[in-house]
Amino acid sequence: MTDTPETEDHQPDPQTPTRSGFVTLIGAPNAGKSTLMNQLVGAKVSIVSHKVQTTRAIVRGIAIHERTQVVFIDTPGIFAPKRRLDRAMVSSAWGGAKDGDLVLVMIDAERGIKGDAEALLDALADVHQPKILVLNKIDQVKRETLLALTAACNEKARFSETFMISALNGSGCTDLMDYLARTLPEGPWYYPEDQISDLPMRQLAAEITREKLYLRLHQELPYASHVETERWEEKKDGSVRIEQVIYVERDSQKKIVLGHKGETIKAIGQAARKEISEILEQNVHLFLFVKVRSNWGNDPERYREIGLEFPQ
Ligand SMILES: Nc1nc2c(ncn2[C@@H]2O[C@H](COP(=O)(O)OP(=O)(O)OP(=O)(O)O)[C@@H](O)[C@H]2O)c(=O)[nH]1
Repeated sequence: MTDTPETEDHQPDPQTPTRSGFVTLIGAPNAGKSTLMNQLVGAKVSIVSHKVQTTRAIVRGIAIHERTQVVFIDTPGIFAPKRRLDRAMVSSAWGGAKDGDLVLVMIDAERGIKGDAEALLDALADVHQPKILVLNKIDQVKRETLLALTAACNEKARFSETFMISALNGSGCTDLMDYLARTLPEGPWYYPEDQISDLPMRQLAAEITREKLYLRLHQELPYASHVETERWEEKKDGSVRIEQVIYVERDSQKKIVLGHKGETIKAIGQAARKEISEILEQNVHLFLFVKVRSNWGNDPERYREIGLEFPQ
């Protein structure tokens, strides 16, 4: 669960006061925010995929490092909003930034700061919390490029520190965690020691299915789908029965999700069941249903389920 596991000769000093705080991860879509959070928390709490805008709602991962509890707020990527759902995601991300003790601004070093990342850096003037710059994906970029990028970012916004990391292979992540652990304020921990996320299990299970759906259907199914857990029943034999609905907007999308003779949905269900079962450490019976609900992107009830406010 921790980034650097405590060993016999590396016990945190019980006399040292505890620290805790909220760190908001902010960045353009696909910068690697979810990958970093999973790397630091050491468990899969936010879904990751190669498609942009995977993260819709704010989810939290909790990491303990030495005597500090770091609560991560993983926000949807910041980008120029077009649809109503986009607007809700972007405003939720900025809301998250203003709630945290510290804002971690992540830039995809491979992509640089054109487009969404540049707009994001410009908008940081309105965020008054201390900000740190994290250049990610350094495994793909030359050192000279990184130095030039650091200078360009620091010209646009004021950062208290810069880190260069690879969220994927973990390089630079311990330095970042050390910094967070000593910078957050002294105080009691917000959550029990063994908790890694405050995302309700029903929602986490729906996110996992949504990830499998995206991974399987990336080209064919854009962001017109949404997964909800409708039933969660603990059985006497220790297993759990979970029923989920995959909402799509059109009949043609339903056919894609089902696949030939139901093969696609079967594969999605198997992959999701395996992962949910690993997280719960419990046998899972997962039942998936596909429903067409045209216009779900404008339905306030669906927003509440995802954990977003409905923008007027
Ligand atoms: N090479 C490399 N790829 C990375 C690194 N970090 C993340 N990625 C990849 O970048 C893609 C996006 O990562 P995510 O963690 O989903 O990005 P995100 O910022 O949470 O994306 P949204 O949820 O869309 O806002 C995935 O394919 C990751 O595997 C890294 O350090 N190096």
